[in-house]
Amino acid sequence: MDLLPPPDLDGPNWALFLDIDGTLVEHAPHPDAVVVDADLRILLAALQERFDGALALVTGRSVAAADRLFAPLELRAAGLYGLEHRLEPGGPVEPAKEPADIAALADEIEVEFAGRNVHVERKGPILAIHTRAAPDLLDRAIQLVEQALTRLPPNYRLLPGNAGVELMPLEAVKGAAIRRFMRMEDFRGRRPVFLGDDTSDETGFEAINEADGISIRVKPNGATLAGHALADVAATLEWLRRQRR
Ligand SMILES: O=P(O)(O)OC[C@H]1O[C@H](O[C@H]2O[C@H](CO)[C@@H](O)[C@H](O)[C@H]2O)[C@H](O)[C@@H](O)[C@@H]1O
Ligand SMILES: [Mg+2]
Repeated sequence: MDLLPPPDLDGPNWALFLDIDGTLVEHAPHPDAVVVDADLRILLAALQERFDGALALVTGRSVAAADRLFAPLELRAAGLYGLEHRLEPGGPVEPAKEPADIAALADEIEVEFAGRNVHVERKGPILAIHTRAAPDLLDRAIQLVEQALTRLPPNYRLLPGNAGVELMPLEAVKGAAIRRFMRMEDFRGRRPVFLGDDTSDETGFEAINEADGISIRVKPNGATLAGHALADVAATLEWLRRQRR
């Protein structure tokens, strides 16, 4: 079934949750190659004001990595799929616990892919293997991560993502992060809206649907729990600009 675009958000009583990569910014061959322009920073600052502060990034990146993208903004954020949080704009970041030492696994995987355009991103308790610049190596990356999983505590899982694969603790779940924000004073009583583009965003859509909110999948390419869709990053930014009023 083709999903319709989301309606415009009338009135102030909304809480906005935003994924970053593939939603607010186009994908790039390397995580550090993503470009954020001044217009996007201005848009996010305006949306934060428009929704009385009830806005948060909900991302697989660390909060520090999100901050680097959007500096000088320090938005409310759930980083590492909800393992770390900044609950107040400009406030301190609650760090993630590190349930396992994955440095040795990261070293081994890096050696295997040395010189082959695969990026191993170390994110504390999460390890991401990016094969966007070497798509033919995705299967091998998944194989290595499956093997690595057998050497980790049982609370680790594998998440196939957008041109890569990640190894992460089970409690790294975007839906839980959204529910946590929705219990905070600035968010409580509002209708939540979440925009995301990837499998890891599906638990976010679930949380939004439970709360009678608006769930929006960007660039849908298969089954999704989202109730609405936007074609791509450009359509997403255009829709967000309209909500600034
Ligand atoms: O939850 P998100 O905000 O969408 O973050 C998901 C992951 O995004 C980044 O990786 C992805 O984007 C990169 C830049 O476009 C791309 O090179 C890579 O192939 C994508 O997987 C980020 O590096 C990860 O840490 C996030 O988990
Ligand atoms: Mg994304």
